[in-house]
Amino acid sequence: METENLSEARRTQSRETQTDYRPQGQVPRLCQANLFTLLSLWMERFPRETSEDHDPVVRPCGLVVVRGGRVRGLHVSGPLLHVGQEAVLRHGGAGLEGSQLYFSRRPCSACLKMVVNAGVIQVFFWPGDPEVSVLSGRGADRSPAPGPGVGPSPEALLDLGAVERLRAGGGPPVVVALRPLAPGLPQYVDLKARTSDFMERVQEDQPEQDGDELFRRQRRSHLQELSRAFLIPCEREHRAVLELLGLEAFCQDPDLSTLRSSMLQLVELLASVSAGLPLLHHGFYCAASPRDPAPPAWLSKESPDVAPRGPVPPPVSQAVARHCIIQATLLAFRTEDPKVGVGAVIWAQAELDGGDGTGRLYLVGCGYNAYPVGSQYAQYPQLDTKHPDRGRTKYRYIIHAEQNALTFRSREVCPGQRLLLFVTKCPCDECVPLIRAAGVTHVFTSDQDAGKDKGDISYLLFRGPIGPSRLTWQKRPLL
Ligand SMILES: O=c1ccn([C@H]2C[C@H](O)[C@@H](COP(=O)(O)OP(=O)(O)OP(=O)(O)O)O2)c(=O)[nH]1
Repeated sequence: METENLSEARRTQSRETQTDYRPQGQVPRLCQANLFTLLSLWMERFPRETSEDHDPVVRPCGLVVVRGGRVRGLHVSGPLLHVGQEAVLRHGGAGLEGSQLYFSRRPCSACLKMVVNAGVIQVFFWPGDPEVSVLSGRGADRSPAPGPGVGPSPEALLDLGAVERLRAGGGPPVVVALRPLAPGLPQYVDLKARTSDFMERVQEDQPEQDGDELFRRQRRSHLQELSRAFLIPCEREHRAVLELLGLEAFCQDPDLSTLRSSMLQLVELLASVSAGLPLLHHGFYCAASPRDPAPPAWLSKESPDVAPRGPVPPPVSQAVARHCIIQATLLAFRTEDPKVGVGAVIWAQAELDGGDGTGRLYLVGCGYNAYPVGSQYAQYPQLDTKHPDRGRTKYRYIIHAEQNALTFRSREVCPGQRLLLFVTKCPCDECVPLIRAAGVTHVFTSDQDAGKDKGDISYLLFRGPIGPSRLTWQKRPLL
């Protein structure tokens, strides 16, 4: 019965994703809680660059630190540290005080005691298998109900008890944050991922390839992989896990079905976004792209501080670059621009590996395009270049994704460190000087609009001598 429900949900979803969905009016947005939850799940999937021995009972875990509604940290557990320990180490008590944490699993006691002690005000978690797994102790048949010999390991039971005591001890609420998605959002995300500049480039370079079919195949395989990590296929088994986590309120229908369908929807959304960047023959490369427009005449004289042209080794692997641009893509779904979402994430590269799952990288800031902080809905013009009255267009009011990422950065960068910007749309002429002055050394982006001058917004400078190395999404160059 359960499997039938799930397969029916999937069939319905894949039918929906095949329709010619077109958004009407204002585009649907991700709410904050779902964005942070998605980022935490995605952080758990941060590519592992080294093979590590890991304890089969302790599962990798992603974490998003939020303060004042802004992302202050993106973390994942690593070979040395659990993710909560990592956050306390990086932000310190003062940095975590008053913040909200979004974990991709219910944190173990080692994490929880440290973050509670640091003064966080809320801990949100994904209601699947917790960080100290209650499922990995089961036999190969993954028997549904806990029973002699097939229940959680003694380690997991001890941890469950300790977490319950910490939860009951008067600290911050430790709760589930999922919200139903805005109507039309799954279809909108699917459409955006399938028709993104990244997918367009793949189709342009491989015209023999059926783009829709490639997208569907990719989506299916990402969905399988993500479902294995984050969902519990058997309803009975999920109920048993929720009971063990003290989430009895979710154990009866309709709450259980609602919870399970919200979880499935978010995982599907992640699968769609992920399918929009197939690494198969593409990646982020410095090599000049055939679509590169010639720089404007007044920029064509090379200045002495121009970064070297031509192929230079990228500072991170393609898998990591793809991971970070997907973070930016998720942020873009919270845009306040009625038409186009842009997301930006800035990571710095330290000299030494910090012992967590992101290795030498640490988050500096992230953002999406939106009206100035504190503005009311429709307070400012929302029209685009197609409107003849320039006084009624949005361009003088919207803060760009890169501008928000730089304004609300959570860390300063040590001089000499690499600063990597991942942005879903080619930076415009208003942002390029800012990016350069902020010391960004590498920009990973798409070619969307590169070389265009649309009047109130133009994209001419990015291809000129801006300083940072430009890595755009293109076919792997032949070496
Ligand atoms: O570096 C950039 C460039 C643009 N934007 C945002 C600002 C604005 O919200 C939107 C502008 O998008 P676009 O250039 O596509 O203009 P449009 O008028 O919305 O669309 P069209 O391409 O139809 O002219 O993108 C950024 O966040 N960062």
